[in-house]
Amino acid sequence: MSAIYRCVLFNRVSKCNTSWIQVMRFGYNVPPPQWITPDRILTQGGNAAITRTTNLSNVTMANKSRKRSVSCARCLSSSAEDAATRVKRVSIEGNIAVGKSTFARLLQSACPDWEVVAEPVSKWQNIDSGTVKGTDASPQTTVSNLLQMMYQDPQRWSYTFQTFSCMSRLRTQLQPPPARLLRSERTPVQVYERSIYSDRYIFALNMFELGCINSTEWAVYQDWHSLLVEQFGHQVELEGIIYLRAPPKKCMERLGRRGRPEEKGVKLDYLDKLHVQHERWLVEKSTELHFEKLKQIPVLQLDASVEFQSDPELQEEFIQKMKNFFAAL
Ligand SMILES: Nc1ncnc2c1ncn2[C@@H]1O[C@H](COP(=O)(O)OP(=O)(O)OP(=O)(O)O)[C@@H](O)[C@H]1O
Ligand SMILES: Nc1nc(=O)c2ncn([C@H]3C[C@H](O)[C@@H](CO)O3)c2[nH]1
Repeated sequence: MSAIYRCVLFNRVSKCNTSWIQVMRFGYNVPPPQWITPDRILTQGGNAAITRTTNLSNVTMANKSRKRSVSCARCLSSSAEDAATRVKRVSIEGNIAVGKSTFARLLQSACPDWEVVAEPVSKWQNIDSGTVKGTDASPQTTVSNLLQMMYQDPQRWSYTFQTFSCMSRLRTQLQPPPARLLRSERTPVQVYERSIYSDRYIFALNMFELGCINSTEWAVYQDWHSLLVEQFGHQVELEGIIYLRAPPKKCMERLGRRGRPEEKGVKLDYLDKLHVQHERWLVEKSTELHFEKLKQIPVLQLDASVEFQSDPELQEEFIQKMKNFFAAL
């Protein structure tokens, strides 16, 4: 089946009335919708997209889209180039409970025109797994907590967990940046809490080494992970990584203090192993990576063992380090 493309004009986002266009491709084996600006349509296979649009019965709509996208593309000045390509993306990496969300909140309040993209933990805790008949014959929705299932029976659920965590991370991070970010005079920055890379090179790898993912599952995981990165990697490409580093004992303390019910059974030994994976990937650089660009990404290490929450001076110091890091990217 040939892919059919449709352009949908979305929101005016920049001063020169650049419109974001969602290109939706319908058919088999085609990637999900992408958000791109009109000039990218015109320069990156956009002609094909527009030509194919005429396959739709609603030719009028297609023509309108075309006229508007062409005129928008013309009005783009070089300074207001494709806003999406101007976005700098960094991920915050680090052990469980090291303080990534806390640090991300600090960044968000210090730099309101940055966007923090949180880890989709609540999605892992609430998977709608269908409807069953209730006792009074009324349908009831059942919800699975995959995070809990993974911690309770890692042998059984780790592979399933890694498929869902990776997919949900990618889906969340592929969301178009908010308009306020694109309107910003300064370079728009998106800060991801973890990435599709830590999914593979920290957690999935660790589960494989622990024997919770068997060699067949590991081969399958790596196969589709590489495909996803090849297909979508450029849309979530990282310019930098911030590594929040703390001794596993400190993370254990914080994990206990936070008291997330699913993590009740987490042992220090597990955090030790995750710490080693982080060190191999981000400090020693001895993890075997499969993506050239990933090998080149600069890493900023921050000492997350310090208690910065009630110390404005320390907070300022952290933020300044972040800003300097960004400026150099
Ligand atoms: N620098 C810090 N000093 C003291 N306590 C901290 C610090 N950073 C985080 N905490 C506390 O540690 C706990 C875990 O922090 P947080 O939820 O930010 O970790 P996280 O790295 O995002 O966790 P996860 O790996 O589960 O996503 C929270 O109770 C938080 O208040
Ligand atoms: N197995 C596994 N794979 C992942 O990719 C992954 N990412 C996060 N987590 C766990 C850590 C926290 O408990 C909780 C929130 O970060 O979820 C993961 N666990």
